[in-house]
Amino acid sequence: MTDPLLSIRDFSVVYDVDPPVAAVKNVTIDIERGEIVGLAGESGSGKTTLAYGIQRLLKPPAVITSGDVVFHDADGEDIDINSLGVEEMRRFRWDKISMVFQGAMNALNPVTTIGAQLDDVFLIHRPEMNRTERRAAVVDLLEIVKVGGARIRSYPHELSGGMRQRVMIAMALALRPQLMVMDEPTTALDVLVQREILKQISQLRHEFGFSVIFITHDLPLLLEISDRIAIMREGAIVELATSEQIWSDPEHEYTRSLLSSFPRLTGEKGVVVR
Ligand SMILES: Nc1ncnc2c1ncn2[C@@H]1O[C@H](COP(=O)(O)OP(=O)(O)OP(=O)(O)O)[C@@H](O)[C@H]1O
Repeated sequence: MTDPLLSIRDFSVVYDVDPPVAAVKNVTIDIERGEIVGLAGESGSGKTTLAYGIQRLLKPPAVITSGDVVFHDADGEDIDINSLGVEEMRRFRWDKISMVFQGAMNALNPVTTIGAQLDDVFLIHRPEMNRTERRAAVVDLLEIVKVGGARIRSYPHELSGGMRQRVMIAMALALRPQLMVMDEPTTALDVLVQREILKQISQLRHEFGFSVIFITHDLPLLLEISDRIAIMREGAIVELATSEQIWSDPEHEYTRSLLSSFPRLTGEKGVVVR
């Protein structure tokens, strides 16, 4: 049985430059509630444009030339993302969808404690919470992402890269979104730290039930963490299947060549337990 959170239909984006670039071409995909969908494909295949486009985060010269994006809210309402105004969209993005960017850990303010930065999220978006409630929520978040509540007064430079990235994940989790879009969230980290963070993202989505769109060049890593993988080429999804299928029985010639470009994939699968 399917229970889609996000239905993307015939979605296309063109960069209106000379000559125009058709960056995303007629993409149709449902993101199920609670699943991790990986977007794979070589540089320039349209992964980022698709992930940003469905949240209407693209700026000119990008033009959405076709498509519908419908968000099936947990409260039962269907929201047509294209019909939202700028202000509605901003609120929607914080409440329902959150993003973890590549190198996000460097986006923390160096002169403010991580506790204060997390507190700000609640201060701005949950004005009904008092100081005590906010503090409890911040400690809770730091525990959830395994940074630990005791770090509430730490400054970003006092934390490792992996810890800072966990703080960014805590920030993305703060308002309990239903969808998290992660764009190369662990690329800058060493492999062991990456693994731990991925394992945790996978566990958290079971615990909180959010869906994840995960973008990376790293196909082996995507195979470990994703339930399904969409292989993109020149703006189109050429294959969409479970990780197991992509790994053991890829259908498309391009998927096969992508897999063969990762020597790591000749060994055993990794350790992330989905
Ligand atoms: N601002 C822009 N103006 C013109 N063309 C653009 C712009 N941004 C992206 N493109 C083009 O759109 C296509 C898709 O790019 P996109 O960044 O979405 O791919 P990607 O798969 O995310 O690549 P990467 O993995 O390198 O981020 C590419 O051909 C790129 O050159």
